[in-house]
Amino acid sequence: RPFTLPELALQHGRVAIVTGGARGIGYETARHMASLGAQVIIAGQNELEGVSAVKKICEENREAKVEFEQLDLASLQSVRQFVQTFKRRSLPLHILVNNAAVMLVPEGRTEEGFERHFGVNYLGHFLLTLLLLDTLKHSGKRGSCSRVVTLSSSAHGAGEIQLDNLLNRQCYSAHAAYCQSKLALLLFSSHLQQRLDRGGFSVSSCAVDPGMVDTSLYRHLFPPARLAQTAIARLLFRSPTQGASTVLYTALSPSLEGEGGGYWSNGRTEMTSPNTYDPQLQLGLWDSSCRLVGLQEQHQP
Ligand SMILES: NC(=O)c1ccc[n+]([C@@H]2O[C@H](COP(=O)([O-])OP(=O)(O)OC[C@H]3O[C@@H](n4cnc5c(N)ncnc54)[C@H](O)[C@@H]3O)[C@@H](O)[C@H]2O)c1
Repeated sequence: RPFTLPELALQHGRVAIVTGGARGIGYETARHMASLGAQVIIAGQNELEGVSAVKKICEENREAKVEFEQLDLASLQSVRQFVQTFKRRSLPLHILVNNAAVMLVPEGRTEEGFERHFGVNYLGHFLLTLLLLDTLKHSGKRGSCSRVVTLSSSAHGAGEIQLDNLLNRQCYSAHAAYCQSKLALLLFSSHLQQRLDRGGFSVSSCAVDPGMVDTSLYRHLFPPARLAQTAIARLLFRSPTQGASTVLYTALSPSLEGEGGGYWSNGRTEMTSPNTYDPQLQLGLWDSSCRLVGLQEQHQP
């Protein structure tokens, strides 16, 4: 039975960024946050889709404070540009939802030459979060932490990360690449929380599995599987609104104050695959990621 989101308090004065908030789970997350009065920035690579999402939300709620800002996670340059534009506005940042993703896309590279799942789903969000971390730290307070919510998936369980072979370019498997990116996000989310704890910062980080949700994420399935998925999804998958409920809960619920580090699914914490708890793997991935995106020490908590 899908988790039912409890009624949440109004969010006036709070600022949220939702990557990939123009459709699917991200859209429902952005829409709900805006309905509670938060100022929401939908960050995405598709301007047409983003502007139309903003229009739809504003038609539904004239008071909504929602806008679109260009962010292509397949380009680290675009991530840096997005952060620069955001910081020029001197806004606080209370909630960052690392939601955007691609799944099962044909073999391809991001602007800097990374495999697309790894680059878009993981490395882009890694850089985005670390560049926004100082703003998140300044915006959080004791008893009201800023929150980073990162969308992972049960697919992380089939993921593998070999630190000495992170950018493996042989034998491309779209499935393995997606699972690897979702595992990387989980390792990142958990290690980030440990660093935030050590530094005593008022920011928390958790990961969410939204469950099987009927969205266009599945559009790259090969045609027969796509046909079957479409039929099954209507019966068994969650709606995007249901998919967004745990994301909203972890981002906004006061009952989770100070409870960072978990992996949330259907409104409660769950265990993850054994390798996600490996401190060496977490640290190794963190250090390698810093090198890959060219981050210096000062950006690390
Ligand atoms: N749908 C599911 O069954 C399911 C299951 C587990 C986890 N998830 C996770 O939930 C999250 C949301 O997925 P969804 O189902 O809503 O998918 P979706 O395809 O509907 O939405 C994905 C969003 O990511 C954006 N995006 C893609 N490439 C981008 C890029 N280069 N730069 C910026 N934005 C980009 C898209 O524009 C879109 O807005 C993803 O992280 C996904 O892995 C979904």
